[in-house]
Amino acid sequence: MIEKIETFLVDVPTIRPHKLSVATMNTQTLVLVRVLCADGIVGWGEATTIGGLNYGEESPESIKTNIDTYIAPLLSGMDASQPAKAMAKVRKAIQGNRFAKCALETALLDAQARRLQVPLSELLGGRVRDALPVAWTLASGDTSKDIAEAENMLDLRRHRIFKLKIGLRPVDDDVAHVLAIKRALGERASVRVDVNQAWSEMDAVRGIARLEAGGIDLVEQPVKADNRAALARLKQRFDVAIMADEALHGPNDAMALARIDGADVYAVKITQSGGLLPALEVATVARLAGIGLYGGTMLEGGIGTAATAQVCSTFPELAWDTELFGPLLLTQEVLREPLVYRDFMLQVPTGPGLGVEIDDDKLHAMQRH
Ligand SMILES: O=C(O)C[C@H]1C=CC(=O)O1
Ligand SMILES: [Mn+2]
Repeated sequence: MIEKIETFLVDVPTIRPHKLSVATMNTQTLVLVRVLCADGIVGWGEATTIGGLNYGEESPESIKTNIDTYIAPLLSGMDASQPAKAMAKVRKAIQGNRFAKCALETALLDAQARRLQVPLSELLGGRVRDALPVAWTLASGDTSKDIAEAENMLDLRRHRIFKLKIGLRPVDDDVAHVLAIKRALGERASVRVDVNQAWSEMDAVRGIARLEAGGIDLVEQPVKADNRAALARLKQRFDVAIMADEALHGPNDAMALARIDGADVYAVKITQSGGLLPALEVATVARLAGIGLYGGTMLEGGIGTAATAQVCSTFPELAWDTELFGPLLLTQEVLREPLVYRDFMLQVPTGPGLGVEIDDDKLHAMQRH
C-alpha cells in the first residue's frame, strides 16, 4: 500500500554559470519525491526543471505544491505493487503537470522494481546496453574557456561530444564562437549546438547553412517549439541533423512531428514526456518513423539521471547518444555513491530499482526548509 508521498526542494550551486538562451543558471533546484510503501519499500523520483519558469511552464515550487496538494492524496492507500494502475488514476484526474507525473511514476516503478529485486530497466522491457555515451554542454559564455573545458574533458576521457548553447548573441557572433571551437577540436569531437528556440526561421536558415559547412553535426531546436512547420522546412532544407527538444511534450507531439517529417532526431526526456512509459512511447514513435534517438536531460541530479539511463538502456538504437551529465554540473550530490562516468560513458546502474541510494543525512542538510 502507498502510505506516504513526500517532496523535497534542494538548491545546488552549479560548478560554473551555465548560460542558455533562456536563462543563466548558477544553481539548480532539484525536485525530489519519496514514496513510502507499507511493506517498508521506498521509491524515489525526480521532477527537476531548468531556470524556474524560464524554460518550461512548471516551476520547482509549483511542482512540489501540486504533488503535495492534489496528486499525492489521490495515490495514498492505493496498491503500491500496481504502479500502472496508480498512474492511470493520476493521468485521468490531473491535467498537464508532466514533471510531477514523471517523478511519481519514477518513484512507483523504483519501489516496485526493488520489491521484485530487479533493475528498473527490466520493468521497461529489459536493457540492451549497460553504458551510454554522454555529451557535455559547453556554456560558460566564453570561447576560450569553452575550448579549455573541452580539452580537459577529452584528456579525462569523460566526454567527446560537445553541445554548445547559443541563441543569446547575434547569429554571426554565435556562429563564429561555434566554428572556433570546432576548429580547435577538429575530428576529435562531435560538436553540436542547442539554440533553445531563439532563432527566427530566417536566422536559422542563415545560421544553419554556416554551421553545416563548418562541420557541426546537429542543430537542436533552432526555432520556437510551436512552429513545427518551420522545423520541418529546416529538416528538409539541410543535411545536418535537426533535433526536436522543446517541441516534444510527450507521445502526441512525437506523433504530430513524425507525421510532417518534422525532425531527424528526438531528444527523449522523461520529464517532458510526462513519465518513463510515455518516454518509451516517444521513442517507439521515433523508431517507427525512422527518427534517431537522443537521451535528453533537464539537468537533473542522480535520481532523474539514473531513471533516464534505465529508459535509454532499453533502446535498441541510440544513434545520437545522450547528455546525461546533470550530476557533473552540480557541486553537491544527494546519492550515497555517485553515478559512474568512465571512458566517455555513463554506466547504467545494475542494482535493484533505479540502482542508486539516497543519503538521508545529506538530503536533510541540503533540502530547502
Ligand atoms: O537541452 C536543453 O535544452 C536543456 C539542457 C540539457 C543540457 C543542457 O545543457 O541544457
Ligand atoms: Mn535542448
